This record gives sequence, structure tokens and C-alpha cells, in this order.
Amino acid sequence: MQQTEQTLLEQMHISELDIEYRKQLLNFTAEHAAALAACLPLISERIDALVDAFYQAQTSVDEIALLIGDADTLGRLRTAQRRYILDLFSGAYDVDYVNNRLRIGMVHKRIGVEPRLYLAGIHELKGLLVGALRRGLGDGPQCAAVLDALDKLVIFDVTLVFETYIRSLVAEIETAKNKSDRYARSLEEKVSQRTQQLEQLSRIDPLTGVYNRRYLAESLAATLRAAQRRGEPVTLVYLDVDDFKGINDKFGHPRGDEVLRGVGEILRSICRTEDLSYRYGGDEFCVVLPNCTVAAAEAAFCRRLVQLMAEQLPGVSLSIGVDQTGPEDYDLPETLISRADARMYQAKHAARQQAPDAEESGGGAAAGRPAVEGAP
Ligand SMILES: Nc1nc2c(ncn2[C@@H]2O[C@H](COP(=O)(O)OP(=O)(O)OP(=O)(O)O)[C@@H](O)[C@H]2O)c(=O)[nH]1
Repeated sequence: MQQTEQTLLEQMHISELDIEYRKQLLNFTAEHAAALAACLPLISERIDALVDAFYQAQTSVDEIALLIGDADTLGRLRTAQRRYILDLFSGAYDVDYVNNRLRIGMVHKRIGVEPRLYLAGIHELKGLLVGALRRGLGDGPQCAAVLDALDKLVIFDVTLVFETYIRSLVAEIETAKNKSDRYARSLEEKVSQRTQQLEQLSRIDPLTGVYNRRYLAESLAATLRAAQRRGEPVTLVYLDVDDFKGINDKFGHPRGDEVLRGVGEILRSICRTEDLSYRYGGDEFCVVLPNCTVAAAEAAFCRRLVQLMAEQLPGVSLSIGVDQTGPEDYDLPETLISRADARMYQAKHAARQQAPDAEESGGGAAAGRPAVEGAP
């Protein structure tokens, strides 16, 4: 249920039973209530003078005059105070009475009346009422009984006003805390998103869009551990652009960059979701194919790679070395990489033997040649 749908009494869990208990604590009895009620005519007669005297005293304090602020507010306050004084001598100190006292506490908090000002005000009012009662009743036992009852009732009221005041204060603190909690959470989310973005960026080679060498070291170890748990093979394809230096020298560095970007695009386009491609450095790339053998990699991945190279980068060829680890024994990441690298060199060497002039023709070894060397 929303706070605005509950009375202050309900919000503060004050029941009729609780009201009676509070009266018991102060030893405020039906006789006390009756003694006060008996003075209602006397007080009613003097009510205007009492309210006048009260606000004269209040507005003479600069701080209070500033809080009251204007004639309309003063008018409203006078009406409220008049009702309060009559309530004090009504003899009925029930749920409605308590609810009104709680509201006073809340309004005081809202308009910034601090406890010291409220207490000074109630002290002033009590003094005026005591004076009026003494003058009206004389200093006999009836007056003493009424003053005793008034004393208890004022304490009863002050307790209620303070409880609402404190409750409003706690609610304010809770609201501020919730606000700062929400802000901290949103900040945490932003930081974690940004960290993820930065982590992702730190793994990517900016030129080709494939992962970088640093991430290969990290992720290949994890891939091998996972494959070992499942008893699956992992194949690594190592590839190098043939005579890349020649491309740079003959067609310029931007063309060299374009070739590297093109290789990166081709690799990304033929990788399955679980395959990851990396730029190992310069013109060298690695592709890790989990749950794949050398034979399967050569038949599918390498064949497609050579085909796309011929279509998309005519005149540029690759030397490719393929090697596998698992499913029985598993190599360390660096061993698998260096074995595939060695196979790539074998393939490059074999191609050079077959076509010794090709690399002087400008585009590297014969474009699209299947210079693939795999594990036997
Ligand atoms: N355009 C460009 N060139 C690069 C980049 N990184 C490295 N290189 C160049 O790539 C060339 C690689 O040359 P090498 O290692 O001799 O390899 P290669 O010319 O392909 O010779 P082989 O591997 O024997 O076929 C070097 O000249 C590097 O300067 C890059 O990001 N962009």
C-alpha cells in the first residue's frame, strides 16, 4: 500500500491499544482527562487572548518570524493553535487527537522547525495556559490537579511530535541512501560495461579486426584445457602471406595494410562460432579450430581459405601449416603454435622449390596455390 493511502497513525503502527499504553506510562487517567475537560469553558473564554499572547512572543524571535514568513501563514497558524488549545481541554485524547499531533510533527519537520524551537514554543504555550488556569481557578487543589493533568498531556503530545519528527528524518536519510545506492549501482554497471568494452578492445588487432597475439596466449591455453576435459582434438592453422615485404615495397604500405585487412575478413568469414582467428604478428595469422582434426581442417577450412583468397585477393597467396593436438596427448600452447609454424615454413619452402620465380613477379607465390602443409 502507498504511504499516501495510510494515516500517520497507520504508518507509525500506533494502535488504540498503544495510545492507552502511552497514557498508562504517564499515569494519565480518566480523572486527568475529566479535570482538563472541566476547564474548557474557562479556556474558551480566554482563547483569543492566549493565541495573541503566544504569537506575540513567537514573532518577537527573529528566527521564528522568518520561518512563519507571511501574514497568511500566521493566520493559518493562529487557527491551528486555537484548535490545539481547545483540543488540550477537550477531554478526548483518542485516535483523532493523536493523529493530529503526529501531523504537527510532520509539518514542523517539513517547514524546518527544529526541535529546540518547537520545545521553546510548547514551553511558552504551557506557561500562558498555566497563568490563565491559575488566574481562573485560584491556587487550590483543583488547579493543582489540572496543572498535573496538563503536564502529563503536554509530555504525551511532545513524545508524539518527536516520534514523527524522527521518523521523517529517518525517511529522508533512507531516501538519500536509496538514491546514492541507485547511483552507485548505475556507476558499477557503467564501469563493468566499459571494462568489458576495454577488455574486448585490448584483445583485438585494430588493423585486421581479428584477435591479437596477446589474447592467443590466454585463450589457447583455455581452449586446450576445455578440449582435454572433453577428450576432443584441437587444430591450429598457421598462415603467412607470401612475400608480403614485396607487396609493401612494390605497391606501398597502404596496399600491404589492405591485404592484411582482407586476410582478416576472409578468416572471420570462414570461422565457425567456436573458431577464433588471431594476427600473430606482421603478416602471420593463427586460427584455432576446437574439436577439429588436421584432415578436417585441410578439407574444409584451408580449402575454403585458398578459394576465397583467390577470389578476393587475387595475386596474393598464403603459406599454410596445420597441426593438431589431442585427443590422446595434449601439447602446451607454444608447442602447438611452433609446430604449425614449422609446417608453414615447410609449405613455403616446398612452394619456392616448385616455382622459384613466382615471388619475383610481385604478388608473392602463385596466387591461390594450395601451399598447405599438415601433420602426417
Ligand atoms: N603494410 C604493413 N606491413 C607490415 C605490417 N606489419 C609488418 N609489416 C611488414 O611485413 C613485412 C614482413 O616481411 P617478412 O617477414 O620478410 O615476410 P615476407 O616478405 O612475407 O616473406 P616470406 O614470409 O618469406 O614470404 C615486413 O616488411 C614488415 O615491415 C603492417 O601492419 N602493415
